[in-house]
Amino acid sequence: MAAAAKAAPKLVVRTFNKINAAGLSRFDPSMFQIKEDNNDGAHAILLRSHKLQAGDVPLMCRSIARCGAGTNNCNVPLMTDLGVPVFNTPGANANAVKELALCGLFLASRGVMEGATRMEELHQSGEAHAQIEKVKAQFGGRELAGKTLGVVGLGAIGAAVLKAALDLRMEVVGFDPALSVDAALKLPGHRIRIVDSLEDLAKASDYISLHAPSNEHTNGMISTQILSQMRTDACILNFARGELVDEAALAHHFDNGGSGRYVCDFAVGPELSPRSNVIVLPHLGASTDEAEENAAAMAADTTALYLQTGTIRDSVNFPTTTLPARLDTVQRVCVVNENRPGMLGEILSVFGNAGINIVQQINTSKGDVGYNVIDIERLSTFDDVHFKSWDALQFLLTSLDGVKSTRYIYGTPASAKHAGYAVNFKGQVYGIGSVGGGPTLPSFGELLDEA
Ligand SMILES: NC(=O)c1ccc[n+]([C@@H]2O[C@H](COP(=O)([O-])OP(=O)(O)OC[C@H]3O[C@@H](n4cnc5c(N)ncnc54)[C@H](O)[C@@H]3O)[C@@H](O)[C@H]2O)c1
Ligand SMILES: O=C(O)[C@H](O)COP(=O)(O)O
Repeated sequence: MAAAAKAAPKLVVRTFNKINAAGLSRFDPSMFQIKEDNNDGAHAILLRSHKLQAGDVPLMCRSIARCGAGTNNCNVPLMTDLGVPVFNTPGANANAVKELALCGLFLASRGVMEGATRMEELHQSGEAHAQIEKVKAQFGGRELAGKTLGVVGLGAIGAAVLKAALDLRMEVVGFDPALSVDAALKLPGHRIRIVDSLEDLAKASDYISLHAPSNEHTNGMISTQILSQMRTDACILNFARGELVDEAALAHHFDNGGSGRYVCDFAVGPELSPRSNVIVLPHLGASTDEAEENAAAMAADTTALYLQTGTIRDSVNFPTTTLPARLDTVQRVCVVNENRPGMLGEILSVFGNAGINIVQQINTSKGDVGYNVIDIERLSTFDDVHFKSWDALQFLLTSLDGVKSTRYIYGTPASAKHAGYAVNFKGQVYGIGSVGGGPTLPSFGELLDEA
């Protein structure tokens, strides 16, 4: 009887959080294996809001994709140091968040929550019909038309929110000190006013809607100083991140005459809850079927493309890199290195010294990261003997001072020789080997603990 064919090893994608199944189905099952419950051998991670620890990231992991916009739940600087790109899915959930931010505007301007709660009580006590016309006076509100919305952060979500606000006949002011040219071109510039400071936005607004990322520049941006510039009855909508608001300052503002509402999508601290003018939702912004599928599909496509070809798009820490298709006759070597003078020469000399011909070479960079993709001529007999020499070559490359990680892409995807992985961790080279082979490797967390 003929021996059963050995199954080809696959690229392993570890998921955290429940990732939309239709999105995950973009991974070709003949090449990728999805693991929901353990990190073993993961070459890539897909996650939503899970707070990623170094221990979650196996040494073989070469890609982290956030199915969503905010990457503040991943330690991006650490991943950059380790030579691992972090991807996100720009705009994939923008419509979902826009719709909930609009809902936030209505919740802030009308007594929807309080009125509904009161009606529930009256139904329980059997007084609903008798009391309804009497109680409504307690829950009146104001209209949005003619009021001013201040939008902080004019990216995918901010732009969608401000366009919807214009349709509600609101005035719009915007603030975004880091606005990209692409994003600026998508704004209806003649219908909105862009201001140069958050103070100016605060002074002008009846509602402030936050759509900036959470980082060291934005955390606490709604501060005592900004609150002091706001109109007494101005409302704040926060569908970005809880960290953007200094909660103690906001509580102080409410305790000292601030009569607006705070509608937010994140748990708040004891200073703000419970308060009748604070409405908290359980991080629902991106939780629609459509957004979950969009984000998962985009993350899956970006991850598969990077693992299979080295192409980089939508990375928050690595340079966008468009690559020509790899010819069957070449082996692709991807090197992540410090972005400094001399590195490219040192990398190329490893090939020159080994007598290997370079077919093409592409170099891109972003901040401290240099990314070199080098297509080299394959030997005509590419067998196990040669593979050992490729391992040695990868060892030399990865050992270079300033090289963070290296990866080979060659052969047929999902064949035993699809990719070699190596990482230079604090001067030590780990993880040489092909997909699916080799011993179980530690996680970056374990290495960090040892260091
Ligand atoms: N509630 C949710 O479920 C949910 C869903 C998606 C996104 N978000 C949050 O919303 C944020 C924005 O998402 P997006 O898709 O619009 O991202 P985006 O990258 O398209 O837009 C963010 C915008 O903020 C701007 N910005 C940066 N620093 C700023 C500052 N100091 N002041 C004002 N603007 C600043 C950037 O220039 C950019 O234009 C995400 O980072 C995420 O934290 C929340
Ligand atoms: O940054 C994001 O995209 C949102 O906060 C969505 O997070 P979630 O995917 O965990 O809902």
